[in-house]
This record gives sequence, structure tokens and C-alpha cells, in this order.
Amino acid sequence: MFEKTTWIKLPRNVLVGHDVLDDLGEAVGELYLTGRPLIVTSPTPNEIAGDRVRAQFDDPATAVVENASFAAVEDLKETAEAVDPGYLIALGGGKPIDIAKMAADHLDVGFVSVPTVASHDGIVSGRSSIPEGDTRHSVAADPPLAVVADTTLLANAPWRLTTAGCADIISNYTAVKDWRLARRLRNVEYSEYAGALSEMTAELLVENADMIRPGLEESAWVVVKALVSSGVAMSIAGSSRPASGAEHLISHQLDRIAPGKALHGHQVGVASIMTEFLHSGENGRWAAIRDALDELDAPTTASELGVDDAELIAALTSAHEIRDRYTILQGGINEEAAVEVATATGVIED
Ligand SMILES: NC(=O)C1=CN([C@@H]2O[C@H](COP(=O)(O)OP(=O)(O)OC[C@H]3O[C@@H](n4cnc5c(N)ncnc54)[C@H](OP(=O)(O)O)[C@@H]3O)[C@@H](O)[C@H]2O)C=CC1
Ligand SMILES: O=C(CO)COP(=O)(O)O
Ligand SMILES: [Zn+2]
Repeated sequence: MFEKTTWIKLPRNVLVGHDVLDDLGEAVGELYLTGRPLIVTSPTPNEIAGDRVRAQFDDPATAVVENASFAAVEDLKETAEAVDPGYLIALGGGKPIDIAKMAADHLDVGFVSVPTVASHDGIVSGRSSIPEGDTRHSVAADPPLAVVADTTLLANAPWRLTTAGCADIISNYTAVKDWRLARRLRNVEYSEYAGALSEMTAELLVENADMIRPGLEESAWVVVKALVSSGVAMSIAGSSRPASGAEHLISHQLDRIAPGKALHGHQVGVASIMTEFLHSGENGRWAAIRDALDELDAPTTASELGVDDAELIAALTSAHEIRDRYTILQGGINEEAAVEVATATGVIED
């Protein structure tokens, strides 16, 4: 008997474009949600766009979160008990979006994502990643019911956050290589659709890196569409596999070893240069990945990340220990080999 089932959870409405923030009320109206919204935001996005969002709803409540933590999720759940919202609207970067995503899951209500920065694919995905102590807990949650990404706002957000979003997408290239390797060597479940979509999204960004420039709405549009595709690939796969391989393991280790030094997207980008080298050797596409990151003003070296050589090597050699996910780093890379790959790719100096 055929016993496979697939349940793909996707956003129903995705709006990307000039001043679409003013269409948020309409996009939410089409979802037939009931009750009042609780807007979950952080100080800067609240100042930039909070009033424009509140003006589109009857009796909205607002919760402003300062830090991403499990305590913030619990605080938000307490606020929600008093407000009794029908749904949440997450307005801001990864911090309020992930907190709202996790709280919405616990409260059993839907949420709408309104990103004000395009810093990583968590702004559209069904994964919530919350820092706790020296680690980050990545858990599955439902993806947003709708995404409303205003390119006017995003084009004016800090450029370094956009370059981090671009690098997070470029890293899908090696994530898919790891996933295929895991299928070949461990027979892990693999989705051709999700793999192809994720890989194509990364390829498109590598090829068009020179067209993505600060302050341009069209660039913000390209980046958000790529982040949406990456989120859809994860939804199709039912896991973060299409967008998270060994390069993400290295980044998660850097979060522990050198916390707060670099953005997630920048870390996975630099790590991706090295894991591509490990997959394909010196004639592989590691230089194309590096050049695309460089073109986008994203870091390509440990020092540009603000990380010591020793910290980078420690992250590389311990990355395989942190998650049960088969990648090119399975079994680990020793210190000598780690120094060699980091040096050969120019990530650390000779
Ligand atoms: N779910 C996932 O897959 C992933 C989740 N993450 C999580 O996401 C978070 C990091 O994401 P990130 O987006 O960098 O975090 P933030 O939400 O902290 O946003 C980054 C900074 O940008 C500011 N900001 C937001 N919008 C604007 C704007 N339009 N103009 C100017 N400044 C703005 C914020 O201000 P303010 O300080 O006032 O909020 C903040 O200082 C972490 O909590 C991390 O754990 C990271 C990677 C993947
Ligand atoms: O950052 C992600 C994808 O880009 C999420 O991946 P993780 O499952 O490794 O947290
Ligand atoms: Zn990522």
C-alpha cells in the first residue's frame, strides 16, 4: 500500500513592491481572519512603519520586543492572553518575526509577516530561530499566512542587512549539494522540486549579483523574491534542508564560539565558500561564490566577519557535532585540513 503523505504549508498572499505596506489591510482581509490583530514589532520598525500598519486595522494592539529570547516569547504569550488576538502581525526584522512565529504556534493563531529588512530567509519561512545563551534553537513552526514586503522600506534599510539576506540565499547552493550527498550516502528523503528551486534561486543571485545595489527598490524586490523562493523550498521539503547544510552548521558554531560578531547571512556566505571547496575541490565554484559575495559587499574572509582565524577553525572542526544532519563535514574535518581549506579559499591569510 502507498503510505506517503505530503503536507505543504505555504503563505496564501505574498505582496512585494512599492508602498505595498498600505495594502496590508486588504491582504489580511482576504485571509478571512477574525478578531483583533496583535502587532509584534521592535523599536525601529515600530517607529518607521507602526502607525501606517495600525491605521489599517480596527482596535489593533501592539507589543514591542527588544530582544530575541525565549523569555520574550513567554512575555508575548502573556500579552496575548490579555489582548486575546485573532492573529499576529510581525513587523520588523528576524527578531520580532521569529518571536511572533513561535508565539503564534504556541497560541494556535496565524501570523502575517511584514519584513522591514531582508536579512535572511526566516522572514518568510516556517522556521523559528531563537538565541538562548551561547546557542540558537531552530524549531519548526507554521510559515506566515501572508507576507507583505514593501520595497520602498526595504530599499532604505541598512545595506549590510540586505547583503546578509543575499548571502543566506547564495548559501543554498552548497546546502543543496549537502542534501544530495546525504541522499546518495544515507538515503535521506530528498525532494527534487525543493532542491531544484533552492539551487536555482542561489544561481540566479550569483549570476545577478552585480545588479543588486544599495538604495534600489528593484534590488530589494529581487532579494525578497529570492527569500520567498527559499522559504517555499523549505515548505515543500518540510525541513530547512534546501537552505541549510554544512555552511549553516559552521555558522551555528560561530554563534557559539564568537557570539554577536557577524550576521547570520554573512557567516553562512563565508562558510559556503569553504564547503563548496570541500565538495568540488579547487576547480569547483568556490571562487564564483566568493566573487558574488564580494560584488554584493558581503564578507568573504574571517577578518571581514570580525572573527579570529582560531575561532573560524574551531567552528569548522566542531560543526559536525551540533546536529544530526549528514553533510560534507560528516565525521569532522581535522585542524590541518580546516586550515588548508580556509587558506586555499582566502578565508584566512596564508
Ligand atoms: N528563522 C530563521 O531561519 C533565522 C532566524 N534568525 C534570527 O533572526 C534574528 C536576526 O535577524 P535580523 O533581521 O538581523 O534582526 P533584527 O530584527 O534585530 O533587525 C536587525 C536590526 O535592524 C533594525 N531594523 C529593522 N528594520 C529596519 C529598517 N527598516 N531600517 C533600519 N533599521 C531597521 C532593527 O532595529 P531594532 O533594534 O529597533 O529592532 C535591528 O537593530 C535573530 O534573532 C536570529 O536568531 C537568523 C537567521 C535565520
Ligand atoms: O537559516 C536557515 C535557512 O537559511 C534555517 O536553517 P536552520 O534549520 O539551520 O536554522
Ligand atoms: Zn540561513
